[in-house]
Formats: sequence, C-alpha cells, structure tokens
Amino acid sequence: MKNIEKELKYLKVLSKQYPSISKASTEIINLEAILNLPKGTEHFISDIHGEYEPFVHVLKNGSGVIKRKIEELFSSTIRESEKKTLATLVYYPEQKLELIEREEDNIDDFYRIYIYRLVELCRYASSKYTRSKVRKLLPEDFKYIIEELLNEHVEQVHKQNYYKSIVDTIINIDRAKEFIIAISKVIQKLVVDRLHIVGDIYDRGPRPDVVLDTLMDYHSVDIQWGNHDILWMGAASGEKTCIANALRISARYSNLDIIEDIYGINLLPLATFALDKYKSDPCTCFMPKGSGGEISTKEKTLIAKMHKAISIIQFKLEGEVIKRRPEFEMDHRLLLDNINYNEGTINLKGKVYKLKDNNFPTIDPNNPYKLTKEEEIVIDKLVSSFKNSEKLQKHVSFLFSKGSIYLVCNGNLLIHGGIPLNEDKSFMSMKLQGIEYSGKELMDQMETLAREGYFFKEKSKQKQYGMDIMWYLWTGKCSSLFGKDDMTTFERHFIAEKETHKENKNPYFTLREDENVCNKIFDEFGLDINESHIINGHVPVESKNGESPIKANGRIIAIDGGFSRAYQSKTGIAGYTLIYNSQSLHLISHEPFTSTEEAIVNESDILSTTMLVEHKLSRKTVKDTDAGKKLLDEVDDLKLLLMAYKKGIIKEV
Ligand SMILES: O=P(O)(O)OC[C@H]1O[C@](O)(COP(=O)(O)O)[C@@H](O)[C@@H]1O
Ligand SMILES: [Mn+2]
Repeated sequence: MKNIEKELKYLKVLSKQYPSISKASTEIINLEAILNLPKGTEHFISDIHGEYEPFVHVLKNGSGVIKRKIEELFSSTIRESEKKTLATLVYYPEQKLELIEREEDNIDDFYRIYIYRLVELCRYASSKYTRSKVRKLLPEDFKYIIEELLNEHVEQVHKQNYYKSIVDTIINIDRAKEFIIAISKVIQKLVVDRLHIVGDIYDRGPRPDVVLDTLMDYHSVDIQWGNHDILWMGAASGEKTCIANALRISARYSNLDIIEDIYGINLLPLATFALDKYKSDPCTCFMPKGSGGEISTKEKTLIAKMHKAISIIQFKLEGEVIKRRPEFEMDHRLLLDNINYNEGTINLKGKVYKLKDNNFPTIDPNNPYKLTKEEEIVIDKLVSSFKNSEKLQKHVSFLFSKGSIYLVCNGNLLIHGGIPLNEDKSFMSMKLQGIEYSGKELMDQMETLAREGYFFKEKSKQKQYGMDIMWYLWTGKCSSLFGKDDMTTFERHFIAEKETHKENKNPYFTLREDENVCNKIFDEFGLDINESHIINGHVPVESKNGESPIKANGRIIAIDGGFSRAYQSKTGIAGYTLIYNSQSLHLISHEPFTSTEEAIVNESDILSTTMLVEHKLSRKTVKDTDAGKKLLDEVDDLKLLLMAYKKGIIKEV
C-alpha cells in the first residue's frame, strides 16, 4: 500500500514536467531514439605529471580520433597534406589560421574550401548524437548557422544555393576566422563524449595548473585521484606532512616557481630559514634534478638548501603522524631514531649504513622528531598560505567534485594504482577508527575520510583524521593510490647503498596478470567478469623492455606510458592513452612531443602506434552504458505515467 502511494506521489511530480499524454509520449520516443544511438567515445589519460603541452595536444587530437574521422570521411578525395592541414586547423585553429593568413595569396579561397570541409567533418562527428545534444555543444555566436549547415545536404540541388550563400556571407562579412575557430572547437567536443583522467596530474612537470585549468574548461570529465593528486589535496586542506612533501618534490624538480607565481604561496620564510640554517652546508644530496641549463648555480644552491630544510621538516612531521596513528602501522618508518648522530650512521633492519650527509643542525638527537621553534614558524606560515591560495583551493575543490578514489564506468574499473592485495590473493584489510575494512569497502571508507579532511570544520578531530588519511593515501601500504610497502625518501637522499632504496610493489602488480584475480576484483565491484576491464596508471609500463600494457588476457590495461619526461627513459615512449568507442578499445602510444609550435608549423602529430585491444562483435549503444540504464529507468517511469493518464488516475492538464 505504502509503495503504491509513494509511486503515485512520484508520478504526480513527473506529471508536472510532462502534463499530457502527448508530452509524455514524445519524451518516450526521444529517449528510445537516444538509447539506440551508438555509445559515445571515452578517452582515458593518466600520469600527466604537469606536462601540459603533450597533454593539451592529446586532448585536442582526441588521441587520433580526429585523424581517423578525417581519413574515413575524405579517404582519397583530398591530398595527405590537406588532411594534415585540416587536422591541425581543428586542433589549433587560432594559431594555424594566423600562419595561413600570412602565407596564403587567396585567403578567401582557402576559407571557402576549409569551411566546407570542416562542416562536413562536423556533420560526420555529430552523426552519433541527437540534434538536441549537438545543439547544447554549439557556441552561442554561431549556433543557428552551424545548425543550419549541419542539417543541409549540399548534394540536394535546390539547397546548394542556400548553403553556398551562407558560406559566402560568412567570408564576405569577415567572420570566416571566428567561424572556423568555433566549428573546430565543436568538432573537438564531439569526438570525445567523456574524458577520464586516471590520476597524477601533479608533480615533476612544469605546469599542473594549466592541466587543471584545461580540465575545468572541458565539457565532460572525471578524475581518479593519483597519489600525487591526493598529496596536493591534503596540502590544500592544511595537512602539514602533505605540504612538506609537495614542497620537497617541487624543489627536487626546480618547480618552486609554480608555488610562488601561480599559487601565490610565499616561500620567503622557508628560503630565509634554509639560508640561515644550512649557510655553509652545500646540501649536495639535495641538488635539484635535471641538467638545469635554465637555472644558475646560485639558484640551484638556494633550492638545494630549501630542499634539505623542507625534507628534514617532513621527516619530523611524518614521525608525529606515525606516532599518533598506530593503526597506520608505520613505526618502522621512524628512521630519525635509528641515526647515530655522532658517527653519522643509521641502523636499518639490523644493518649499519654510513650517511652521505651528517649535518643535522635542527635535530636534537634526544628528541629527533621535535620541530625547532623556527621550523614550526615556517610550517605554520606555509599552512596558512596553502589554505589561503585561491587558485589552489579552486583546483582542489574541482578535484573533489569531479574525482574519486576509483570509478566504475560502463563496465570498467578505473583506478590509479591498484587494489591492495595480500600474497594469498585476499584483499588487504586495515582498521580505521576501530573498524576493520577491506577491498571495496576500504576504498570507499578512505574516500569518505579524505572528503572529511577537506570539508569538515577546522580543528575538528574528524578533519584531522581525514587529513592524516590523505597523507596515508600518499604513502601507506594499504593505499590503492600508492600500492607499495614503503616510500624510501630518506634512504634515497642519505644512503648510497641502492638496496635500501627499494620500494616493494603490492602483490597486486604481479597478481593482476592472473585472470582469476581480475575476476575476483570484478566480483567485488559488481562488474561482469566476461566484459570488464581494469584500467590502471601509476606504474610506468617499460615497453622498451618488452613489457605489455595489456595484461591478463586483455582484462587489465595499464596506461602509464610516461608523459612525465623524467620517466621517458624508463618507458621508451611518451605516454599511452586509451580510446573506447562503440565498437572497440584502442591503445595509442605517443612519441615525445617537441613543442606546440612544431605541431602547428610542421603539422606533426605524436601518435606512433595504435593497438587494438578489443573489438566488440556488436556495436555498443547508449542502452548498454551507465547513462543508458538511467534513461531506461526514465522510460519505464514515463510509461507508468502514460498508463496513469490513460486510466484517469492522474488527470492531464
Ligand atoms: O622519481 P623520483 O622523483 O625520485 O620519485 C620517486 C618516488 O616517487 C614515487 O614513485 C611515487 O610517484 P609515482 O606515483 O609517480 O610513482 C615513490 O614511490 C618514489 O619514492
Ligand atoms: Mn602515481
């Protein structure tokens, strides 16, 4: 009885939106039509690490989708060089037109030819969508004109003049350039229905902020947090250990200018402190990475001092968290206790190692984790700057609103690192605030806690716990974002013996090669074992050593191919991306990107090879997607409403 009443109440609400049989019927017909259209194209990118130029390029070329459409549409009717020009025009319309306008003798002729080609391409790219969806993607300025052109077929003789007159007028009234820019952007939006960023936007590369600004402007995106993202999210929440780590990495890669110039965080207190405390210390173990042609030796020395100062602050702060959170089980990372400060040695698992650097002017051997007064002032000022950086807060709120620890989407499980497993293939478990969690539940709980760390009231216990969890997600052994047992930052800086630098990957990274393990994971996340895939980033695929990004008979696709320049020597390529359209899954590997200028002037692209991962026997339609399932529910509700009208249970208006 109760249920029927509830249903009726719901139908009455729905009847406000569809007040008659004819309105409800029209919507059912619309929805049914949408459900039978081909599924939109999904684009997957991971581990961007601040490399904004190749990222923006890959986004613009849709990992080759635009080239493929040009090829299918124009095949042998236009020259190869013209196809390249057309593609470059779609990617970089403003810059390419500027170049062409300088070089072309008959620019109107160029405009005319390319407007026709762009309209054809746009029509082809939009054929997967309903008119209403396309309309929503059109820019205000040219909405009407583009719609007219898309819906007119030049082959129909009586329409030819109409079509021609629109194009002529655009050129005659000097709007060709604006029109080409507008339609190119529409094409870019049409070729990718949804973009998935499988983590690690931040760290190492030059401009994560440009990547985030670009994503904020993108028409449809979700993000699976990477360990480097959660680090910055923790930093923006005010977690000191995250701030220290984010600064340490920025110093290591000479990226401190992003923090100062883009995020407006004042580094003067840290610089002054470092110059004072490490005045005569060359800090050689903390020299920033890279050949550093762009920065002077003087600057390098200053960065090294700041790098050392913030690293020591980090080790002390991490000690505090480890001690206040025994459930993190990280006592073995309390390394400052193991140092013999007189002899300059450290005892690790019973073995004594010489330290490369034994100058610790701020450490009291009797109380090594205690921050000095000055260190405390430095970190407190940094906390306030991170929390008050408007731009950083804007980026981090975006990461919270569009992001999650993992995502189940259209039959795939997207996750930056992996699912923490024990050697015996069982899910790792962890106690959080007295309750034991494992598998999906552990990840869900960690996400909830991370959100509390950012959104909860200042100084509340729950916020502090959530912020500590964000740090744990950066470096803890049960973190699905990190996926390793330890982060050996101290050892990497202070000990020469490489054996101490080793970080052991979670068993997941070998067990994922086993299809049965994948099936167990699919089961845990409610996914169909016959159809699903796990899409991972995080661990660079060493393709130059023969490693394949496709594992477990196609169940796992690992797409960290090395956008990060620092890791390209390891992978041998410059990044993988994945395309999932209505018929197939394609993995694309990219060549190193030289520059945007090169891409525009020489019309070079960075796609090297495209690998077919899977070809579906029957074309997937919207009905088969998550969004389609919601639409099917809507259709069912509308059918009930229709019935209610017909039976007179609800009256038409
Ligand atoms: O390459 P670097 O700068 O030495 O960083 C190494 C550190 O980065 C990490 O690999 C984490 O970063 P990734 O998520 O990119 O792998 C740590 O495990 C490791 O300690
Ligand atoms: Mn990572």
